[in-house]
Amino acid sequence: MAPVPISPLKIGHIDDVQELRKSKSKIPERFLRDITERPTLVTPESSSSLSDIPIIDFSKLSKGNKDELVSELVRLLTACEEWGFFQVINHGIELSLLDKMEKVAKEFFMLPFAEKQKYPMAPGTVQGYGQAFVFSEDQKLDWCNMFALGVEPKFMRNPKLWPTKPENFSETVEAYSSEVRKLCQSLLKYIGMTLGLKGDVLNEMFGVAVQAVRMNYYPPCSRPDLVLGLSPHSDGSALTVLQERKGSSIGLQILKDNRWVSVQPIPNALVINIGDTIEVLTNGKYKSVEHRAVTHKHKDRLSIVTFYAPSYEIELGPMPELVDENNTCKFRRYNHGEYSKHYVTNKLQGKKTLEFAKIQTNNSN
Ligand SMILES: COC(=O)C(/C=C/C1=C(C)CCCC1(C)C)=C/O[C@H]1C=C(C)C(=O)O1
Ligand SMILES: O=C(O)CCC(=O)C(=O)O
Ligand SMILES: [Fe+2]
Repeated sequence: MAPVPISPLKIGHIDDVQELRKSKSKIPERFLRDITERPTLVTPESSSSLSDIPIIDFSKLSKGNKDELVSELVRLLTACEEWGFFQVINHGIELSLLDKMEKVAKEFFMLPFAEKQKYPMAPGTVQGYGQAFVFSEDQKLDWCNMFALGVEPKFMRNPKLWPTKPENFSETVEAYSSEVRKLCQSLLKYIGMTLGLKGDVLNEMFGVAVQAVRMNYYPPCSRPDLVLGLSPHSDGSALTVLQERKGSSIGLQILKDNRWVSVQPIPNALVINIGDTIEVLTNGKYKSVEHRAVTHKHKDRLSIVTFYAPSYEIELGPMPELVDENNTCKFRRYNHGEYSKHYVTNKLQGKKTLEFAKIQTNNSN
């Protein structure tokens, strides 16, 4: 067997949260958040903190008549400009495929710990089973087990990390990712239309897009008021597509007007969010919105998240069409591969990662 490379990172022991839950032991200190970071939870009394993010009917974009297309594009523009998050209904992906994806993801997390450990996420990397974005011993941990895989282009795949169990896992991820890829390409085309861009500029600019899938499993937690399921962050992708397993607890929260509000997923819909790349390309017209996940005392939660981003070779910056004297250039040009490296080598910390590309001005926000 090849020697395991020794990581220079000192990240300490990372407990597996499903195993912690099984052993009914006290929540380790590393999961307990400082008072300023603790979540606000949705209770029946505080349902006003539930947010109705915009709903986009994809069939009106793809198959609607001219009036339907125009009115849905206006809704899409508002969703991107004011929310950075929306839910897509009638997305055209077979519901049986979504169910299959949920099934294999849940079955993977339910495997014995020893089986899942055959696909370890090495410290400082983001693929495999474990906890990503941990870089030091004193960093707080998330109440989440992750399993992440690079999917496209094929060079992103590490075959040793694609599990043999459950049966059909790999072919399901393949089929699912191919459908989600088409949806992302269509959404990018319509987003381009909301920006008044001629032709399919965004897809053409992206080259062979990078695509990764991450399954996040949040077991119930005895003290959901003291831990976070996933630390606040914006996604480094262009678009992110999130599917939630039916019957999951509410968990996704977005930062809207400086308040954390919970997203109530619609069954069979997909939640889409704008990532850092679109914020840069649109010179901040469409912003990547900070989000996090919270846990539940009695219910578990599973989310399946696809990150869709430009090829690593692509140089990008604000599109000239979106820069003028009233909207001066907010980001420098950079290589997406470099941004990706920067993103995965820093802890999740709100929108801090995007500072990589920001042109600092006295009044920049
Ligand atoms: C919270 O965001 C992420 O975890 C994330 C990670 C994506 C990746 C994998 C799970 C495995 C393969 C590498 C890759 C970095 C794509 C977000 O993805 C974004 C961030 C950047 C940058 C990007 O290109 O996609
Ligand atoms: O599980 C969720 O709701 C959030 C997941 C997420 O934001 C991510 O994986 O980047
Ligand atoms: Fe995210």
